[in-house]
Amino acid sequence: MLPVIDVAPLLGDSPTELRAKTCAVLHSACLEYGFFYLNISAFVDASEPEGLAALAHQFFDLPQDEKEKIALRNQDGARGYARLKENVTMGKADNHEGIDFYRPVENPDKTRPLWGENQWPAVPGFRQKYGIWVEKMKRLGMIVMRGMADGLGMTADEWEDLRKQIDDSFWVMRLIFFLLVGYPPLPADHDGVSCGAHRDYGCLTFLWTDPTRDALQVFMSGASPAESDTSGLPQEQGGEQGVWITANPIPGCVVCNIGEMWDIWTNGLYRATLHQVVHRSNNYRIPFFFEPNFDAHVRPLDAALRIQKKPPEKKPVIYGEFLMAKVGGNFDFKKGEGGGRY
Ligand SMILES: O=C(O)CCC(=O)C(=O)O
Ligand SMILES: [Fe+2]
Repeated sequence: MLPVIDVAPLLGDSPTELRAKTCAVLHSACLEYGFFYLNISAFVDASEPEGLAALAHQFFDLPQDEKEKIALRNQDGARGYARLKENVTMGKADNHEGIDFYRPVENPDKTRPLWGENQWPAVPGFRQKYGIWVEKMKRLGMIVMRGMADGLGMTADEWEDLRKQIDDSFWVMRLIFFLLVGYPPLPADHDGVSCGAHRDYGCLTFLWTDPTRDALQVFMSGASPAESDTSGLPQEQGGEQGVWITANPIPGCVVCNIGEMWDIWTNGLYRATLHQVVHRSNNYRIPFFFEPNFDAHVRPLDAALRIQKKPPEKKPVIYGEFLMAKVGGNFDFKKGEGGGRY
């Protein structure tokens, strides 16, 4: 079971003992799992994301030609609506629909990768409510990043330098609707995996889902089956030993995981963890990706090097260049690992 961390002590500015404890727990969760539950009850009311799912339901319920009005192809291929089975993973059509939104850009140009405009459903209240969610998730991103900085023992100046790399996040919000019609129950092998094993690219992912269980699986490398709830899941990823554990939704919590930028910042101390999603039943999922600024120069942090007592090994990247290399050349960007999936 992944750790559950309450965000409440991080919300105030004062350096209390409880805050320090929370930062230490964040640090060990990132060292050990790269994944944790974040209880955000003190930050947002549970009715808010439930309202988002209801709006999503209104949109996905519309006739297909209505939904196609905001199709990916109208824009830069990344922003907008992907219809059912538009994507293919491991030779099987994905059984989900979705809408992707990215940070708006200055001088949008839909012929440039990722540089188009967001396309909002015409469902009343949709844009406003999701807009509020984006703002809240951006604030949450800064709050958690600040806590992680403290957990790493960063100085005020070091935090300031990191803050400047993330204060204009090139965020992404994805809305996923899995529809399970006429699918057989999932056999205990890889069949049915709807979003193949991958690591997230950026900084922090905050995943809200409806209460549907047994969808998200997280790979614990090195874990022996006795240590984990394996629920009959496949036990190998590539040649690496480990187990897939299931991260079921917990009321009041989002699932939070770190992306590959943290791998670079911490010089490999924190590792972005493999995860995948499996079809089980109809399901709304809203991952929010809190990412570095597009022009952020991401390089190993002194605080991490102090802990490791070793020189920097990870190659610095400009976040936007890294992102373009991953998704820019491939607008069918949800094809599993190596396929340019976000
Ligand atoms: O829906 C989920 O559980 C996670 C989706 C995901 O991993 C992703 O979009 O990167
Ligand atoms: Fe992911």
